[in-house]
Amino acid sequence: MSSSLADKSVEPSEEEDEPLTGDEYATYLDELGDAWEVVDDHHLEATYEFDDFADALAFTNEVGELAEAEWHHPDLHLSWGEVGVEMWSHDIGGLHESDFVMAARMDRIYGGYTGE
Ligand SMILES: C[C@H](O)[C@H](O)[C@H]1CNC2=NC(N)=NC(=O)C2=N1
Repeated sequence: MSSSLADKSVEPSEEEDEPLTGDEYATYLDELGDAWEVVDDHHLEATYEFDDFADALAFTNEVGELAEAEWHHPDLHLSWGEVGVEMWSHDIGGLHESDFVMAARMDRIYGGYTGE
């Protein structure tokens, strides 16, 4: 998990952008933590584990603040001890570099809960 992807700016997709293909997103995916997978060549999916609900909620709130700041939003599913994340670019119906940057930023936030 390199820090370089998380240091990139979140440049939103443009309507005319084509979703990334498997060959195009492979190197981005390699830079993400093991929790991430691409589903149906359409979206990134991860489940982050926590000790309790309070930490899962705090992580959810931090990711929410990131999403609002970058104006690029994941789907979040908050449960006791877990947060499920789905990330894709709705306006192009698939994956864009910005989704992988957001995922890398989420990995960096998660590191604050695991001490990594
Ligand atoms: C209306 C609003 O600007 C759009 O929905 C923005 C906001 N957040 C977004 N988030 C994501 N993941 N994809 C988008 O296309 C997107 N577009």
